[in-house]
Amino acid sequence: MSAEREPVGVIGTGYVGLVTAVGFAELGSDVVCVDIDAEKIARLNRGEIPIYEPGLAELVEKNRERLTFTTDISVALDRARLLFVAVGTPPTYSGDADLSAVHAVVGAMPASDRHALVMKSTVPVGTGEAIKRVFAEQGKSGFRYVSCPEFLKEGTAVSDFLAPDRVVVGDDGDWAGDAVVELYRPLLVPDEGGNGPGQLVRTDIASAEMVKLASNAFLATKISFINEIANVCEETGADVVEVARGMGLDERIGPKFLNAGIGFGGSCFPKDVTALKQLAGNSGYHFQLLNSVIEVNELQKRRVIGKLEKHLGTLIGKRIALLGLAFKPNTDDMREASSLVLSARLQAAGAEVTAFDPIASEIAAPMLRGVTLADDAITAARGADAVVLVTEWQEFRDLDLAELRSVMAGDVLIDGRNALDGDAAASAGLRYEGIGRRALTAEPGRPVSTVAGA
Ligand SMILES: NC(=O)C1=CN([C@@H]2O[C@H](COP(=O)(O)OP(=O)(O)OC[C@H]3O[C@@H](n4cnc5c(N)ncnc54)[C@H](O)[C@@H]3O)[C@@H](O)[C@H]2O)C=CC1
Ligand SMILES: O=C(O)[C@H]1O[C@H](OP(=O)(O)OP(=O)(O)OC[C@H]2O[C@@H](n3ccc(=O)[nH]c3=O)[C@H](O)[C@@H]2O)[C@H](O)[C@@H](O)[C@@H]1O
Repeated sequence: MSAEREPVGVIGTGYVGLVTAVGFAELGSDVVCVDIDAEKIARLNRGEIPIYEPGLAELVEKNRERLTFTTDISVALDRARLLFVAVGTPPTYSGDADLSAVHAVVGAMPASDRHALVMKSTVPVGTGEAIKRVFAEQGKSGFRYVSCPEFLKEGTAVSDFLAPDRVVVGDDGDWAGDAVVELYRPLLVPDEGGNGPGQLVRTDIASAEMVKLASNAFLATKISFINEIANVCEETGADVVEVARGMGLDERIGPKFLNAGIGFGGSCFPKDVTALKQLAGNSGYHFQLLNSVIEVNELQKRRVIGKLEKHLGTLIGKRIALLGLAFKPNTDDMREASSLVLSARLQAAGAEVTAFDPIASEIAAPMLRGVTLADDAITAARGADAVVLVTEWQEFRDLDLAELRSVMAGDVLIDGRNALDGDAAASAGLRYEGIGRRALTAEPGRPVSTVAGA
């Protein structure tokens, strides 16, 4: 299989770059991975994987022979026609995407009729057309351009890549778009000639760019929506978990991304929602809805403070333990994690903060000034007046709640992800409060499940 597969170049070996490279290697392509970070390339050449992502290290090891890691772009240009771009596009102070890394890659391309840039990085709509204009101005109009946005999620990145819901290819209908479709062929639905589950969406470049931004903005909107419903549930006695279950059974709504919590984080939702809002604004359209999505998310991260004050009174001198720091489980990514806002707000309110994360503690440490990091959940909770579940790692779901209660000074447990069993917590003597759910507390003589209010 490997002999017939198109070789691939991948520029940028972060999350998306590494997973893309390993995914194509798994499908049988030889892949040249290029990064300007020499230290990262040296680590990859030593067999070290610079990010925590389940399944990735095993797949890199398995496909070692097909993967080349280098800082030299000419190796990729020599061996591959298709150069997948997976460099970062972080937000700028204006909210626009910072395209400097993309521009650096474009500038490094030679005049060629044999190559194509395939954009995996998330970029504003219009970027592809702008790059094509740059190529034309530089006498490189033979260089082809394809938009091929990536939809993987951190924590399940490898399986998302290898079993995509859809593959979006935006191009000018030339050889490059055809070649990208052929690379993905094994992942496409059978009537597209392959075996995988993915639908192919082949379209123009601007529409492909917009599919990516609109998808992230829609998912973020769904989360902010359910978070607002949760907040109303708290005022009215409804339980948002039951509400989400009831809503999600409607096929038009669907059950996913209806988990209320303490706000969305990560490297993409906050950045891409803001970038789309900014893109709309730059084009003269005021995207009202996205302003609310962003604002609701900011407020949601802070609502935990109010819950803690309701139970503890002033937070001055109180000890609060945070379980989980990463923006979601199964990743060590701290970008825009709710824990960063929460720990800063708690300290500003006078609380002492301890924290534990199974994987992200080391990366988080420099970002969490004043926070005491513990080696495990129970040590973090020792002597705490309240514990807040911030990231729903499986090991926190499996915690012995009686043991947790026994080491705490107080009895308040705020479940920021609705991941724990409230009845079990109350039975263990904890005052349990989730997001958008009735608070539970074990009072003598009353069955826990019928107790409301705290
Ligand atoms: N992280 C995620 O889950 C997803 C990210 N995306 C998008 O993919 C893009 C990449 O995201 P991540 O992988 O998270 O970024 P990252 O920040 O983890 O990695 C980017 C890599 O590009 C390298 N780089 C920067 N400039 C370069 C250059 N001129 N030449 C070669 N390498 C260069 C950096 O050294 C770094 O290793 C972003 O646009 C992001 O929005 C899309 C879907 C999922
Ligand atoms: O463009 C990107 O980078 C990626 O962004 C998200 O993926 P990711 O950020 O890895 O993680 P998600 O699982 O989407 O979670 C994002 C945030 O939303 C929160 N979330 C998610 C789902 C939910 O129901 N409730 C909720 O609060 C999570 O806790 C997390 O903080 C998208 O899901 C991917 O499709 C997309 O490719």
